[in-house]
Amino acid sequence: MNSAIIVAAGSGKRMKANINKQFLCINKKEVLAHAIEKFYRCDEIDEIIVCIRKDEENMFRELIAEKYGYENIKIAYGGAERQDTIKNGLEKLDENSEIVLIHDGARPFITEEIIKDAIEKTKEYGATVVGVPVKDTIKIVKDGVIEDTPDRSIVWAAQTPQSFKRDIVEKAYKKAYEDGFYGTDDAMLAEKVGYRVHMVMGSYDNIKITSPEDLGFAESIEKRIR
Ligand SMILES: Nc1ccn([C@@H]2O[C@H](COP(=O)(O)OP(=O)(O)OP(=O)(O)O)[C@@H](O)[C@H]2O)c(=O)n1
Ligand SMILES: C[C@](O)(CO)[C@H](O)COP(=O)(O)O
Repeated sequence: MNSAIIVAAGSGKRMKANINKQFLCINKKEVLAHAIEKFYRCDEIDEIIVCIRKDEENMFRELIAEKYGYENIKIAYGGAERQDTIKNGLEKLDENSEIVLIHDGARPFITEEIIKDAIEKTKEYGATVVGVPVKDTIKIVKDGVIEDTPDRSIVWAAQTPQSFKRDIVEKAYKKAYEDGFYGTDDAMLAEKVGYRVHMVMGSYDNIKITSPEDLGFAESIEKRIR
């Protein structure tokens, strides 16, 4: 059984909007609805858990779940950090869940093809991250001064979904909480306990809606791919 945990319990501070960014629209459809749709339609996904803020549960049910007819979606509540939210989502997994895909609700343009590729490679390797090779030259900067320029040919930008065999993600999360470790993505937790995490080719369209200008980019991506 394959489960998707879609996290949408952030506060969207960088978006500076008067509602949580997941409920903002990209060409008349909410960011979160775009994201959920891709997993809901995928015949290889058996369970969807959406993590939302408790005070946004009614808004989620009315504006997303009921409006688009997404049935059998489980809800988990958000935590203080993204990682805490995912911990709550993991606790809701079905007992038969074997592969767990963790996806940002703020990434509306994941595709069914990439989801299926991630599932296949996770079955083979145990832990995978969707991402893309960076196009810019990356600088390591301290106090405004470049300290290093990593070899671009080995630098990738991590996206989501980040997918794991269930025992791997559960062990990685358990260890992170024992150590008081917080990572900026899920793979870091698995890397820290020694798992080899494989990259899966993502898409440059799979952007995260983070700041106001992203909405404009998103509208043009949506028009191009719809
Ligand atoms: N406590 C949190 C923090 C983040 N997220 C989710 O993690 C994803 C990536 O996080 P980010 O883009 O940083 O979202 P926010 O934390 O909402 O944004 P900001 O940092 O600007 O407040 C988003 O789908 C967000 O809803 C979450 O579920 N719970
Ligand atoms: C998980 C992630 O989307 C991979 O790029 C990213 O690390 C989330 O980071 P944020 O600080 O919550 O934006």
